[in-house]
Amino acid sequence: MKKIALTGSIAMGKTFIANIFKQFSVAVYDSDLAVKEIFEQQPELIAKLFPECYVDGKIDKNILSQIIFNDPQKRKKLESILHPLVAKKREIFIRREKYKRTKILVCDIALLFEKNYQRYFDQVVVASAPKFMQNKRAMARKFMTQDRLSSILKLQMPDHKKRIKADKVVYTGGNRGSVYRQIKSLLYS
Ligand SMILES: CC(C)(COP(=O)(O)OP(=O)(O)OC[C@H]1O[C@@H](n2cnc3c(N)ncnc32)[C@H](O)[C@@H]1O)[C@@H](O)C(=O)NCCC(=O)NCCS
Ligand SMILES: Nc1ncnc2c1ncn2[C@@H]1O[C@H](COP(=O)(O)OP(=O)(O)OP(=O)(O)O)[C@@H](O)[C@H]1O
Repeated sequence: MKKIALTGSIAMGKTFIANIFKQFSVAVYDSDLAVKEIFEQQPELIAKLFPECYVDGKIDKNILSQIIFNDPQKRKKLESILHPLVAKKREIFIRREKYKRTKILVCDIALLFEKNYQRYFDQVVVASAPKFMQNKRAMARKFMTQDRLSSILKLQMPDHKKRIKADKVVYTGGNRGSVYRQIKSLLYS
């Protein structure tokens, strides 16, 4: 079974690429989605640590972002709880796909290089786009500000370094057709 890791900085198009992989019937694991599932299924886990984020029985991600992107100790605390749970879910996904005799799978992991997870994969694909497009796409998000974006970018390995470490770079600066063709060639050539 070939295991592909998909990574890239904020708003570089990882989810966009993952959705195209799905169109080719490739099994995809999404780490950000795993975090969201943990928030929904075990909100008390986060509420215990960050009670100010627990609003109407739910975790308010905007409040949590304000905290963790401004306080390194709190971010590390949150990561120390979430990352092992996300890794466990990923292992279960990979084991299940292996059992199903899946030939190829993709794991979308935003912090792949930052956490040194690349060694678990056969190929690393990096999503990349020009900086101005990344900025435009990130700024279109709800609650995003230039300050929050620069705090997030400071925590992530710069795009040019990720591209050097990649086995393959998929450029999302073009239209959907361009990304589709890149994925098709990655899968079939
Ligand atoms: C801060 C949270 C609540 C924001 O959730 P929200 O749905 O609004 O945004 P989303 O998850 O899409 O993240 C926005 C961007 O920030 C990046 N980001 C999130 N957490 C981190 C982090 N700890 N370090 C660096 N970048 C991060 C994401 O990769 C993405 O590019 C959420 O990202 C979170 O709980 N982060 C901590 C867990 C984590 O490290 N997740 C990243 C991969 S498992
Ligand atoms: N080639 C493209 N053509 C049109 N829109 C695109 C393209 N690539 C990405 N986008 C859009 O850019 C935005 C950011 O992309 P996406 O959400 O896939 O990034 P991401 O890397 O998963 O972000 P994050 O790091 O925050 O999880 C989305 O609205 C997506 O639809």
